[in-house]
Amino acid sequence: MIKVVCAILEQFDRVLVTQRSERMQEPLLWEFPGGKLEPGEEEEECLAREIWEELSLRIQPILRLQPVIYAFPDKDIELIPYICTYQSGVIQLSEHKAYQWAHPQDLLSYSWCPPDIPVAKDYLRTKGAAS
Ligand SMILES: Nc1nc2c([nH]c(=O)n2[C@H]2C[C@H](O)[C@@H](COP(=O)(O)OP(=O)(O)OP(=O)(O)O)O2)c(=O)[nH]1
Repeated sequence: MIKVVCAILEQFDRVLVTQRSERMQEPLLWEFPGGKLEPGEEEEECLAREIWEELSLRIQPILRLQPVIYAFPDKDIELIPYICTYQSGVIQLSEHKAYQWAHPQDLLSYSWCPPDIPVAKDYLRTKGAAS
């Protein structure tokens, strides 16, 4: 099982979503940015590293949501989401094709990597319960 940690980065009532590039696995699908946990790495540490490497942003993980296990044809992944807040930096894409700051009400209309769909739904449920 490959553990992948992803950031639901909130700023000004919007959420950052990123589009995978043609060269990546799952090309052109939308995801919450993040990446694979390295041996010995804490989840929050991995997330901060990946978001820095991929987007040049400093973020703070705040709340771990329910992980999602998904079987791709060639691999099983556990996608571990964290709601995060922005700390500093200006987005510079180093791997992705595009990004958008999505309104929560538009989240379900993206062409997501399949494991992200339950993540987006759980996030919306969590926010609904909080407001
Ligand atoms: N980062 C990320 N990956 C996701 C999400 N949903 C999803 O199915 N995936 C899949 C895509 C990839 O097959 C895998 C993560 O690989 P990755 O390529 O983004 O991670 P990485 O940068 O650490 O990998 P690598 O290029 O160093 O091998 O998980 C998501 O929301 N965020």
